[in-house]
Amino acid sequence: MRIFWRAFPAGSQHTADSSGRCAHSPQPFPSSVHSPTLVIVAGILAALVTTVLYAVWHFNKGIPGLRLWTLSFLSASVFCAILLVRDHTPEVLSVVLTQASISVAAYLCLLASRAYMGRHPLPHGYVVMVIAAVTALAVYFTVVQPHLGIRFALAGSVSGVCFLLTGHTLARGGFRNVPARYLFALVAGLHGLFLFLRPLLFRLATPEGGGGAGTGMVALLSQFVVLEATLALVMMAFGTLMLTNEYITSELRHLAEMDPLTNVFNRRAFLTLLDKAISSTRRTPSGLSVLAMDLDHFKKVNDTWGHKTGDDVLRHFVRLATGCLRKEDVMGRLGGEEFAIFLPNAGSEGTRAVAERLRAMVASQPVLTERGPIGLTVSIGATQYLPGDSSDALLQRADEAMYLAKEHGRNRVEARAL
Ligand SMILES: Nc1nc2c(ncn2[C@@H]2O[C@H](COP(=O)(O)OP(=O)(O)OP(=O)(O)O)[C@@H](O)[C@H]2O)c(=O)[nH]1
Repeated sequence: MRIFWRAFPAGSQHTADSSGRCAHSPQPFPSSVHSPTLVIVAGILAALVTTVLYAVWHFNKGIPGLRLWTLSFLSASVFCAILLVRDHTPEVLSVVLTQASISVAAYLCLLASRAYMGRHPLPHGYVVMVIAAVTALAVYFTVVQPHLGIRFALAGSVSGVCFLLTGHTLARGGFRNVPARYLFALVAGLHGLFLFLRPLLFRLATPEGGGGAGTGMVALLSQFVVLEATLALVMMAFGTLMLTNEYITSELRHLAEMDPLTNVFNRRAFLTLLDKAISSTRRTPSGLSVLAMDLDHFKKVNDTWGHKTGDDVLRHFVRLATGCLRKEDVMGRLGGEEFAIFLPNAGSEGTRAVAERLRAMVASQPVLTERGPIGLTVSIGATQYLPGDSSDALLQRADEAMYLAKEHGRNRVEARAL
């Protein structure tokens, strides 16, 4: 039983009887079952990951959760360092430091995952109280009523809950759908589960009378537990770096594809998506329609109310337009006050209906500003994909229909080849 404790939390000076109670023992443990090398490796890895994450965070402070993950790995490095020097540390201090550092590391990991997923932080006061209470209990079962089994269960309790919740937080919801999220969730969840199963495994492997094959099992299990913790650390480090990398990549893609003012696709991204939609409709003919839209007399809005109000009007229009669309419809800003939408599988009647609904909605919902409402109308040209059309030809036909709407008095929908 003392082997079991040797590999783990502070308190290596204790041995235990078969009930899990322990008595003081000054003898050293056999080096074959001690795993300092793995702890050193884990500590070095944690310190290296902390340094790398700190450097990444320093240059990318906007990545949600990265600062907290950096602090979590720092706390894990401290935990490894305390484990390594615990034979030279007063036992109570060692228990307090290991319990607190691993709980804080796991809690920071949970907070980081919540920040990454855009969820509210937790009430820190309560969590600190829980960590303090569990640490006090660990001290109680070390000094007042020594009991290795309970101490061992306590050692993994807070961190076990935190890692399970981390897995749950990262696996939930469709937000930030990157593969690294699921890798991290799986590793954190399995590690959390293992922290709860650990005491049970040791209980099953502990020989009633001590010694024999059971002692060998405990020794093996001890080393496996350190190995598992090291692997979990490495996998979570990979997970954090992958999340960081994927976050930066998706931000860059967003910047390259989206119009910063209105947050719809910019011209280049819209044309790329339209090309893809055309290829797909060529393979499986299903109908593809395009609307070209241009705000009426927008120059007057700018001239009368100023450019900033003009920007608000553009955002207002996009909000109304996107509210009229289905999930598969795609909207882009082609430039200035010109926008376009392509609608897969809308059919000619459906396309006319969407265009008319959009026109009527814009005309009936003025932009509300501090200086009063500003009336707005839009001219819309609608067309449909014809065999052999390129994206340029399709857009040009929609544009021609839109100019026809302007010529016919604006605030109207005109169609060509629809
Ligand atoms: N506020 C703002 N104005 C923009 C932006 N991009 C283009 N514009 C303005 O949009 C106006 C476009 O004016 P015109 O092309 O003359 O068209 P219009 O006044 O809408 O007239 P019609 O299209 O014929 O109805 C110009 O005044 C541009 O400066 C932008 O990002 N923000």
